[in-house]
Amino acid sequence: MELQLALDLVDIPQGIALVKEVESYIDIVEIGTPIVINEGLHAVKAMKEAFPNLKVLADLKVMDAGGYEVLKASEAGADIVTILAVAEDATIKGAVEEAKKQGGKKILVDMIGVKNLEQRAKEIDALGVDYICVHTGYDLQAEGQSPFEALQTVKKVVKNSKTAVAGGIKLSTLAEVVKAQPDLVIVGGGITGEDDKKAVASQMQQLIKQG
Ligand SMILES: O=C(CO)[C@H](O)[C@H](O)COP(=O)(O)O
Repeated sequence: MELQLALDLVDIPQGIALVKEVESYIDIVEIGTPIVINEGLHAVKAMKEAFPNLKVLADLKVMDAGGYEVLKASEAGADIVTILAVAEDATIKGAVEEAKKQGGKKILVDMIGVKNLEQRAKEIDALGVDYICVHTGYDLQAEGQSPFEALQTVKKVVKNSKTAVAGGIKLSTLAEVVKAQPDLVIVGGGITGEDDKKAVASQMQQLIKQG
């Protein structure tokens, strides 16, 4: 099980400073969608240059032109690129093909907004993607929702891809997440919003290692 730090509400220098604090406790650093919107793929490039030993995920939430957008993110140094599950199968297939061409880049499919989770997870699992991620976005977190039940649903049907979970995970809820045995746990505000980021990330890593 791996830990991914999601950076969303920072600029490039703030993001780099934040990762410096928790570098030894995380496996993947995510350049979140708001950063990509604000700063472009330069943010991915800057993060990879600053931390060549960390995997960098570009949270592009691709909806069309899968191959082209994976190509561009790969050129900027991304190791993993996100595609939306609600995109056409052709978009997801194009992304998977390009990721392979780019020498082992990975595709994470974000299930945000999917209504029939079980059926779409089975379909996406057959498309050769690397990760299937259940995700409760900010707008549904604000309504009190969490991704924990969705994780169990997807875990039951996914046979080939790794599973990932995101959306409001905190130190206090991590044990419940770990019990469901996802391959990747994605945490944003649960680390970036804490005063002692290093201590929280360290405790998270410990829980994940024990799991
Ligand atoms: O992709 C995202 C929002 O669309 C976030 O990066 C993801 O939800 C993790 O952040 P948090 O733990 O703060 O919810």
